[in-house]
Amino acid sequence: MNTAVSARNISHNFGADVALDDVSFEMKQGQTMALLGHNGAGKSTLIKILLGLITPTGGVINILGRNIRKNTSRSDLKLGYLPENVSFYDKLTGEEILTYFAELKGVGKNRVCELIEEFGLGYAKDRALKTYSKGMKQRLGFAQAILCEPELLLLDEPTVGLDPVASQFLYGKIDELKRLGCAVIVCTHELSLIENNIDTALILGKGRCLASGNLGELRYESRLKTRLTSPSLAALVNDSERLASLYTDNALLLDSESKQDVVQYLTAECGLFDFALKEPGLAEIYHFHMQKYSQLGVVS
Ligand SMILES: Nc1ncnc2c1ncn2[C@@H]1O[C@H](COP(=O)(O)OP(=O)(O)OP(=O)(O)O)[C@@H](O)[C@H]1O
Repeated sequence: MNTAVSARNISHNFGADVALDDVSFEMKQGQTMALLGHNGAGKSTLIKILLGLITPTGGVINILGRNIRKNTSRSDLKLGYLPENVSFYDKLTGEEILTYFAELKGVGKNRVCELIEEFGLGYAKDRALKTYSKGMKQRLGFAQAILCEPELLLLDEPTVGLDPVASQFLYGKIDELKRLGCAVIVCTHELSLIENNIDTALILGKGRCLASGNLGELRYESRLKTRLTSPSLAALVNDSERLASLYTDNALLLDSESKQDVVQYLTAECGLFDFALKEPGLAEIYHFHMQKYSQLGVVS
């Protein structure tokens, strides 16, 4: 797969305030990257830089093979963007809004009709936006973002206000776009929801990159442990010093080096097959980094 976005040493200051400090990442076409961080970490600033709304103070960006410099036109790039707070002119109807954006982007009316139906808004297409619920506005905003069948899609909190079924539908649409080669950057605080829908994550803390990579890399780098639990574990632990040394909180805590050995010991030596392994999730990894850096005084 080709590189969709390459960002090297991106920095940005607002006056004396540092919003981004030497952030680098790369993503391929067809990949989804979660952009994570506390409030004020620099996520929206990074998205605005990618959209060309802000020129970074320093660094080099390449999007879909184009080196993006100050004043580079992005009009030939197929970018889709869903802002955090979808806000359109609320006296227009849903259909009028999508038609307006379709005309701006040179997209035909049939695509508007197709998306309205696909997003379950057909019944409300002639109603003014001010009568839409938050979730309906969010669906309309997402339809607007993918009107042009984007090659790079930037989504700021896409599932806020959506019910679980609508969130699943949205990630289903993202999967369809990915299969067509679209690269997707999702900025979110809903970590458990996004965990199964991403290829990589970039975690920012006060403008700096705290960690990046796929889930396996993030797990390895954090050194967080896998939890092994079983109803029969307590009895086994009583008879084994080795297991006792790993036992905390009704579980064996295993690092990546010892995991395989311990599992083999349990199955081969102890005849234990009734156990569950729980790898550290994205939320745990995120909190680990936030805690680590708050201790160092980087994140307040
Ligand atoms: N237009 C601006 N002028 C001055 N400072 C700004 C501006 N926009 C953002 N900042 C500052 O830059 C830093 C990063 O802000 P940004 O909005 O990128 O964070 P964020 O990670 O998107 O936060 P949130 O999760 O709260 O939306 C913050 O310290 C913020 O106060």
